[in-house]
Amino acid sequence: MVSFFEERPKTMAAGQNVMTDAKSVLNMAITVTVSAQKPPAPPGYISISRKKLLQNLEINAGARINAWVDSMRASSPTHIKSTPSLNDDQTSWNLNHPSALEMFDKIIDESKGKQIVMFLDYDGTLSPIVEDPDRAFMSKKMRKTVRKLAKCFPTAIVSGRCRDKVYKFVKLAELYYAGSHGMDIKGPEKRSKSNKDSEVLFQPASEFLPMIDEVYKQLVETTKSTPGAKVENNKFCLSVHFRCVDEKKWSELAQQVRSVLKEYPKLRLTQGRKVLEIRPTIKWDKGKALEFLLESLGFANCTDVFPVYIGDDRTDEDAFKILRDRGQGFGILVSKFPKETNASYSLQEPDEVMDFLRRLVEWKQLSVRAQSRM
Ligand SMILES: O=P(O)(O)OC[C@H]1O[C@H](O[C@H]2O[C@H](CO)[C@@H](O)[C@H](O)[C@H]2O)[C@H](O)[C@@H](O)[C@@H]1O
Repeated sequence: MVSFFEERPKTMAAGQNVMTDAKSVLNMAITVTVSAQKPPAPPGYISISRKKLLQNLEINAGARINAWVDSMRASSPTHIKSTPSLNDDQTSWNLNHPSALEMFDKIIDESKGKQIVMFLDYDGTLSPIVEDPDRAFMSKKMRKTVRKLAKCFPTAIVSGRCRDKVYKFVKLAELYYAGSHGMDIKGPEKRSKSNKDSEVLFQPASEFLPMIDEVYKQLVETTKSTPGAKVENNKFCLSVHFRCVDEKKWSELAQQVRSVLKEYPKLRLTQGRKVLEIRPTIKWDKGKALEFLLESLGFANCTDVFPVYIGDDRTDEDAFKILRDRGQGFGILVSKFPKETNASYSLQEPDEVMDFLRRLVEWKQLSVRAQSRM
């Protein structure tokens, strides 16, 4: 006899085995208890045969894969573009999320008397999205701009990539870096006469390292039959890229990923731009990293801080939401298409991000000069 719960029961009788499905992108957790004896099903529980249960699980797994693939399609810009209702809403979206460049003066007014702190996502924000994740280089002009920005305001890079990799792209030692979706935070390099040193500030998912390595190897092996699939090890999390996978093969890839993940209920799956992101189920994300960094910078309970977070991806929404909830600063979404977002403003692409950052630098330099003349 088998009891089939929608949710994990609060208590479990001795002698029962528990099979827990990994929480998916759609948050459909299924827990099944299998008991040794065959007592009648308690009131409120559905009693079904083991065969029926396995069939149900297969149907659920199938439904879940379909849901993953629908979500993979929905997150692809070409599909967003061709959604008529979203096209119709472009104008109202622009009204609700105006261009940060057009609203520059208003933004500066709002920040008056407050310390601006800058948080920048990397891929799609500082560098254009390209097919090969290893070639997502940042332009020299952008690097120069970010270097100047960091001289004016405390600046952090918050990325889904592992910290070392994003540092290799950005190459600026004076910044804070939060890699692996904020699970690996390090401060700027301090230069002494004899050496360069910087402190790792926080790594909340260290215990997951062996598991992540194990899953990385399994994913590489399992997905190698899908042309174009690429698994990236981001130290505390993993990315399975499907940008170069034929859309007809997305379902196959989703099944391969699921077949690995179902053995690891402590890992969860989220989605980015043509990428499935696998990370620990700990309550830590880019939003928490932003709060941690503000605290480390001494702005824990300050009302005179003005954090600005610029990002293009779903994972940046956690940071946008924190800023909205705190009622401090704001988020800027980098997107050409209307998207549901907690950001207040928008910019269309990395070039516009660079223009916005340059204007911030110019404004700061002018105000410093003006103050020194007083
Ligand atoms: O938080 P981010 O800095 O935006 O990192 C998120 C993921 O970005 C990278 O993937 C994305 O950019 C690639 C290069 O342009 C592109 O090929 C891919 O389709 C995008 O999803 C990075 O490779 C991932 O590891 C990050 O998690």
